[in-house]
Amino acid sequence: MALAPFTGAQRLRELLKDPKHLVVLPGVFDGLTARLALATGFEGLYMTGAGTSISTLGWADLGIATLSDMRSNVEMIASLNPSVPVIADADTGYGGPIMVSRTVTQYARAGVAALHIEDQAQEKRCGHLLGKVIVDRDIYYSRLRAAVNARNQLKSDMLIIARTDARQSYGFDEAVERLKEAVNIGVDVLFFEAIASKEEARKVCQIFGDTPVLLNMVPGGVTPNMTAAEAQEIGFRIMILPGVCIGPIIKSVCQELQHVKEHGAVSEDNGSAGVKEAFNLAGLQECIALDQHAGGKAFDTVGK
Ligand SMILES: C[C@](O)(C(=O)O)[C@H](CC(=O)O)C(=O)O
Repeated sequence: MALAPFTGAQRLRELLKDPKHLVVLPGVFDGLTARLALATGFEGLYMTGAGTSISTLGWADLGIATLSDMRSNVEMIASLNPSVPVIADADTGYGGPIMVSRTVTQYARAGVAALHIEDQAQEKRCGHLLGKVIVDRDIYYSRLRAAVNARNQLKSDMLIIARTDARQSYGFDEAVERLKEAVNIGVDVLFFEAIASKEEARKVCQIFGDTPVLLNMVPGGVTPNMTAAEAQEIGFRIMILPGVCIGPIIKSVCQELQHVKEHGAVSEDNGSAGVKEAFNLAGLQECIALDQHAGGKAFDTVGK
């Protein structure tokens, strides 16, 4: 008898059961980057809000992306392989407790395995930029309570991740206090944004012991670079790399566009074996098989 497939949330819960295991998640923001990360065989994906804002709206991560922008992007990404967990950025939750509750409900229905909610003001920005405005503890806790209540009411397996950005304005101890209360409220994972040193990283993991702590590795950000092996040794349980796709894409596409502008043709080393390669990455063979299995003839001439 075939086993029922795991949902992404169940799979993430399984992965987190092993206290020695670090779940490494590349940041993706569209169908192409999600397909590339899935083809590489990562255990899960991270849908970056910064990447979503830039790629779907063309604007920086400044609180411009709405709940519907984020939900529709993550719904598409999570649908590509529903048993691969997707952790998604849910920014501030997009409003007070009522909106947070809607966010959690919509993300759960979209197939998200876990989401994170932070304590920045609605006019938020990347956690590694200066000048962040942080809401009072009570407002933050009401967001988290609304998130946990909504998830419980849905009887969903989705995990709630509490992110605090308080380190920059109020210091290490305030950020720790906020995460301690988050644990009391019932969140599943902790996200201490913009950890400033490896010593701080070690302290956070020691303080929270059994509750999994997530590490956010932003290229050029406030947190010193750590490899997966180092992060695991320090005690992190999840590591997200939001910039892993967007950086190389910007660099290589810029170079190629410049080449075309100068030479009037794509470079010899364009990196593409043709359009078929891209279509195969995005499920061409699966679609042909599905069509033929149903007796369809639409793809007889497409070839393998
Ligand atoms: C994790 C993050 O929220 C994201 O949107 O991916 C960002 C990352 C970034 O801006 O590069 C953040 O750390 O605030």
